[in-house]
Amino acid sequence: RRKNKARLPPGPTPLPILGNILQLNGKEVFRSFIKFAEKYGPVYTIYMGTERIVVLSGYEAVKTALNDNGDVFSGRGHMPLIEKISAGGVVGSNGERWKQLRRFSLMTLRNFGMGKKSIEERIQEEAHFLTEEFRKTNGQPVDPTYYFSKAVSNVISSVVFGNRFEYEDKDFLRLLNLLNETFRGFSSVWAQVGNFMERLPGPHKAFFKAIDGIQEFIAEKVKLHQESLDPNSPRDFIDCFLTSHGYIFHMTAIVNTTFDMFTAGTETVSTTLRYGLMILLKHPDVEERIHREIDQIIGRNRAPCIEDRSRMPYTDAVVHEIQRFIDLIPLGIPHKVTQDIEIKDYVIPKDTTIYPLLSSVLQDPKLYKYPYDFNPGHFLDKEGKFCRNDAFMPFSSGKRICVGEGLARMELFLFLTTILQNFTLRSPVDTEKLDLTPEISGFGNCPRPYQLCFITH
Ligand code: HEM
Repeated sequence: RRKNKARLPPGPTPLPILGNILQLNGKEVFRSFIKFAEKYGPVYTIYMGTERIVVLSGYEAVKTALNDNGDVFSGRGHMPLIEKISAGGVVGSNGERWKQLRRFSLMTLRNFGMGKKSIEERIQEEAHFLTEEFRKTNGQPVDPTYYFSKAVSNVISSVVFGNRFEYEDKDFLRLLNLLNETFRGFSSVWAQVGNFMERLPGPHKAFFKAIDGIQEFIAEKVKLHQESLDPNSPRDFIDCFLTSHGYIFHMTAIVNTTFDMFTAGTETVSTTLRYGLMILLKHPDVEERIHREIDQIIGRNRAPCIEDRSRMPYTDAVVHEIQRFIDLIPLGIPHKVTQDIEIKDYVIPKDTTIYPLLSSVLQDPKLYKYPYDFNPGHFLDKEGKFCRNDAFMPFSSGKRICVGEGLARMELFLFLTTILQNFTLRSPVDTEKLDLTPEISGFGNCPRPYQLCFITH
């Protein structure tokens, strides 16, 4: 043991019980992590309380771990909030349970809609409803937050519950409030120092209540599905779960995996869209070029479809650059190593929690020319063709890569192009005043509140 300890990656000296927590800037935790990397190198050790964590910083370190040693780094690390909310679901599970739930979730998302309505059609339908809502605003300034949450969570609702909700539905609005509360709770610094939090008073109490509320909502839906289930004709994700066999597919797993899809799939995409439009307000030249590409490739007479993406390199590059620039989940979700492993002359002992700092990959100066600027050119070659970048990891990488990546990318492209096919964006305030730095930056980066006008063209 002593020999292994001697070969742990270096790091700041921890205090007893508190570890290095006092050295973290509560407002922007990932910046503190990046500072540590400047001092201790791309692989270093810190202590959150008494828990040892190995942090991976920069493309090279994250790729070596998550891609080149994928199996060993595929464990889900200790994160008190995840344990509270996804004990038996896909995000928080390990070992055989995780493998089965992940395979199930990917397959159901991929196959869903075969013979029925495809996921693409569901998104197109929702994008249509969304533009109708925006049209009703008559060019007056609105905060887009709830418009996007409603539309995006309706896509997931339609997959997991089999139906979308009307935008005024009271149950739906309650669910959305709870989801928003959850993401904000996740984004606060409480999420990082959560080891002690359940026992302390503080803002996280509302957060735990919100989680219980969502779980009750889903449990109720599962009950209704059970009562009307036809095993020969599954209608949605929940039905597929109910008709799956094996010890893994029990009630808690259904509720928690459905919960995972909802929480992981709603605020992520809707926050990206909300942040994305704010960026476009600040960069009208970029919006103008997307309008031109839409006019050229799609026109005004039909809905955008996913096939258009490969013929619209500029728009595709903008969507990528929005995701890179906003850096939605800067710290990634904790992993753990499933066995002792040697990396860069260090030994990381089995079960150590790993933080793959996605932020440090998305802003790696070795792979992006202007890491801190918004510049769609990061994903375009000299001829204006789309070019991929291996350091594009907003969905993480390796065996735990986001289950909803395909769905999320489809949604971002279809919602954005449908909105810009119908409207020009205007800011009611001087765009100099729009501040693109996040309002909250912890687990997630949340944009500052803003308003915009949707002008019909
Ligand atoms: C812009 C949108 C999204 C972003 C940026 C995003 C990002 C991420 C990230 C960084 C992870 C952690 C991967 C890791 O452990 O290393 C993750 C996991 C996950 N995401 Fe997403 N996500 C998005 C949308 C979605 C959607 C739409 C769904 C639902 C269908 C979803 C479902 C999941 C699930 C189930 C996991 C856990 C995977 C596992 O533990 O094996 N995500 N996502």
